[in-house]
Amino acid sequence: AVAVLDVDPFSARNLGDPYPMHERLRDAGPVVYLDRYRVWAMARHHEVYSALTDHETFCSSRGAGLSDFHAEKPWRVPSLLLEADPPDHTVARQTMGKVISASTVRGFRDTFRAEAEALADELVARGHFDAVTDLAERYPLKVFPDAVGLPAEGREHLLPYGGLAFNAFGPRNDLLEQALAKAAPVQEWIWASCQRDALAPGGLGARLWDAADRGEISAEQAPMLVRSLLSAGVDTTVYGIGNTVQALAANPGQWARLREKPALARFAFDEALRYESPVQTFFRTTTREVEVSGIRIPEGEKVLLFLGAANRDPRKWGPSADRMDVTRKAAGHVAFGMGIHQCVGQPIARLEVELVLTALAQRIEGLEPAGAPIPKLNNTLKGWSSVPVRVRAA
Ligand code: HEM
Ligand SMILES: CC(C)Cc1ccc(C(=O)O)cc1
Repeated sequence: AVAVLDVDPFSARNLGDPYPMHERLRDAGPVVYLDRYRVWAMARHHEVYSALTDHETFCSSRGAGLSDFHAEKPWRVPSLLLEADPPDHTVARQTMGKVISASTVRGFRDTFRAEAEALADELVARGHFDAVTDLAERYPLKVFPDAVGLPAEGREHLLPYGGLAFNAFGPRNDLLEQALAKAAPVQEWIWASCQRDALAPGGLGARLWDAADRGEISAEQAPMLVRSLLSAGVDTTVYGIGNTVQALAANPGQWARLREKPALARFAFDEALRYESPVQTFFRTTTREVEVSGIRIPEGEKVLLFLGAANRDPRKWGPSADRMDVTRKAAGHVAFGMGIHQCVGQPIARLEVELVLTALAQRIEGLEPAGAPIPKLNNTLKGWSSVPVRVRAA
């Protein structure tokens, strides 16, 4: 019989420190039932991985959040990628994959690196800074909107929009209500910024409109794909950079390893994503009755996937699962998802973090906390609103 738990994964306590809850969920069984939200849940790596790679049984078109699009009106027009299944998803994904191609991303390397080095110079000169407000929230907001080709004015709407989009995957708690209360002007700027006349030629946004000119996608689909970039491309990397620097500062010896071998930067990012996954959870909906590890889930049920718990599952990572180790082979983590919806923005996220970590590692001998970090609460994202650090120049 399935274990029934009364935990609330979206409470302030569990959003701020989910790890005790994760262990309880993993140990209660391969699949559990959360009767507070009447959803099924998977927190072990094996089951999460299997569900992510079985998009026919665990679909996305009924929403990647708690809300079942068959029962409730979505808060916004559903995404052509995240909230779509094949065949609709297939062409949109091919188009986005070609726009965020390895060669396109290579083209960003020099400008992205110049920004990272200028920011690192400024912060190291200060000797102490806040890794979130001075670094994680500044760097992505400088390089990514430029790469998309967004207008200079109004970029302050990007973080609130991302916060809203990620809160919207959860229940209508205070976090979501507060975000929705301020949503109108934010949604207006976002939609206006997705239109062809707002986007600089050659940017990622204009390239999506070019795909419409080539007949690859329709003129209605182009702005929707730009909206996907604006929804997923900012908050995720802000939390990713903040979590990575916080983990490197708080775990003795990790920064030293990176200093010894800056080429570890990309591995350090993967390990940080495993250790403190920016995207902690999202949902799938069953398209049929299915049996998972001996537990029967009926058709039409929401299934909550705990990526953060799977990424710390000792059944997969061994007894050191709760320890940050930049020399670990973190391949196989599910911080970017897995399967047909696996993050299409990975190359950009990886480029941003590699360049920031490399720029810092070249300039900083010692990195340590300069006070307690302050959690930033969001229904889907885990990260910090402040990470004070002290640095010793190399
Ligand atoms: C550290 C940074 C990032 C993390 C942790 C992350 C995480 C994820 C995850 C877990 C998914 C899978 C969602 C699902 O299976 O339902 C995903 C999908 C996606 N991501 Fe990322 N992401 C990051 C950065 C980015 C960036 C920079 C972009 C845009 C340039 C982006 C665009 C997308 C899009 C459009 C999808 C939907 C793909 C699809 O459904 O086919 N992400 N991301
Ligand atoms: C981790 C994912 C839930 C991030 C994400 C958000 C939004 C979109 C979109 O297509 O709007 C895509 C991906």
